[in-house]
Amino acid sequence: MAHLGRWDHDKYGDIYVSTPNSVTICDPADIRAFMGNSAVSKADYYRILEFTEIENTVSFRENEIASVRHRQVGPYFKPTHLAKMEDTIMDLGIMTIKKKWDTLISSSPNGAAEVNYCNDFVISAFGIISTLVYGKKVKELSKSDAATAKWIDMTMMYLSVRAMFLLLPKFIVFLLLWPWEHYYHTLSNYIDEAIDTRKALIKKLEDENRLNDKPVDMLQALMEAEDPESKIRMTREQIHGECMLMMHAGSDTTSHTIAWTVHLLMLYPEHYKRAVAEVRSVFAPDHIITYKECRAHLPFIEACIYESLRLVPVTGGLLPRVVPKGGTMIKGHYLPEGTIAFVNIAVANHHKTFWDNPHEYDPTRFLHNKELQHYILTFSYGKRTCPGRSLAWWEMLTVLSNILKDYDFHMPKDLTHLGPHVLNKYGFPKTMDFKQYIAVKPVNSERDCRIIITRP
Ligand code: HEM
Repeated sequence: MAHLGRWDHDKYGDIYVSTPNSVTICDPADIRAFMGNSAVSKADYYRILEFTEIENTVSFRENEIASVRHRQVGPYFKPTHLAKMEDTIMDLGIMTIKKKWDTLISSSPNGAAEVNYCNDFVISAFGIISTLVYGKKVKELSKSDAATAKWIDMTMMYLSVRAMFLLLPKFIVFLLLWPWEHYYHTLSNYIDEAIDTRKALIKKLEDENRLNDKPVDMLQALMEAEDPESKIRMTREQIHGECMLMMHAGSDTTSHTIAWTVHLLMLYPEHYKRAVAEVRSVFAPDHIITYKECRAHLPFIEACIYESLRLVPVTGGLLPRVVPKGGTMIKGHYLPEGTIAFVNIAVANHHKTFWDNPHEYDPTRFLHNKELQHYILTFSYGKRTCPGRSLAWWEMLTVLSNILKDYDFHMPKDLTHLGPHVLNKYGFPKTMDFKQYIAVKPVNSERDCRIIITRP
């Protein structure tokens, strides 16, 4: 959520009062103990993620109700179900990127092309999730790749700005948001249409006794999702809300993690070389590496992603939770029931009691100790952990491993303010500046996320 005060830890320590009724907690051990308590609930701040004023998976404050939704949608996020959507994930993910990059290289006189990898990852991740959610490609919403990237950015911006001003009177919020309003409404209307079209299709298949031909995607999953315990299904409004949520929760988070990984590999050439050597030693050029193959053969590339999830957690704001009945003790301080505890993921992922050289990008730490993977808090922890993490991993691994295999990357010569020799205050390569709108993303992606690609 908010990233204000993210680094106050340096000044105030592992637990500090943020406002009269709230504290921020930063020690990973405290966070795991606190979030692991199933009575801890989400704070009212999450209302801002209710797109149509209807609660959804992320905004439920009560864990009991959230559990029903997790049981309804959970099975559809399992790798076994995702495997049925593999064609869409691969076509709109790595294949879309490869097609674009190969065309650019083959039409270039010197076999080199400059691309903006951040935009390309955003478009492909959005392409995947929107196709899974709408049941059809969404690219037609804008005329060019740059326009699609802008359109996605604008809808995210709408939500973040709306979030900041939600407590103001409605007409003021409307005035503040009108520049972004139509981006958001295009998306919302598109979802309404998609639900109607899908309902009509299912009716037709039913009439023709061909229900086996029904599509396998997120929209279908949400329409069919049923809690095995209560047998409750979602209403149309709830399905709409979940579709909006999936688009936002599952798009920028995944694409920006891949972008941060490429950026970090450019800043740490020794890790870049090792990742490239690993993938090229196992797979032939232009073989499309599947998710299963990535998991079986590419431990270093996997470690590179874990390390960027740790070092630059895309969701690294403060997650607001409510202290349950009876209160709780943290670091010898008693927090009474109802206190808001902001969970500081970014600081926990850098905490020196747990991570050696926390400010260094060092994927090898996960090769030496696999257990460490479970201590990264970027997908959250406890009952309300991210249900979309397997889908995210599917996209991140297949995109990253295939591009590292099939293209050589070179930083553009004019990108002199970033590079292995431009150091931050900790003595490690300085990363590009970032801002946080839902995900942590570059402030100046048009300038900083350019890269020259060639074929090896
Ligand atoms: C690298 C990619 C991703 C990261 C780092 C990430 C991270 C997170 C985090 C930290 C939360 C907890 C938020 C909070 O409590 O305030 C969360 C929740 C959630 N995420 Fe993800 N996520 C990613 C990808 C996805 C994808 C691909 C989807 C689905 C398409 C998804 C769907 C959700 C949903 C529905 C929740 C709400 C769970 C609940 O509150 O019970 N996420 N995610």
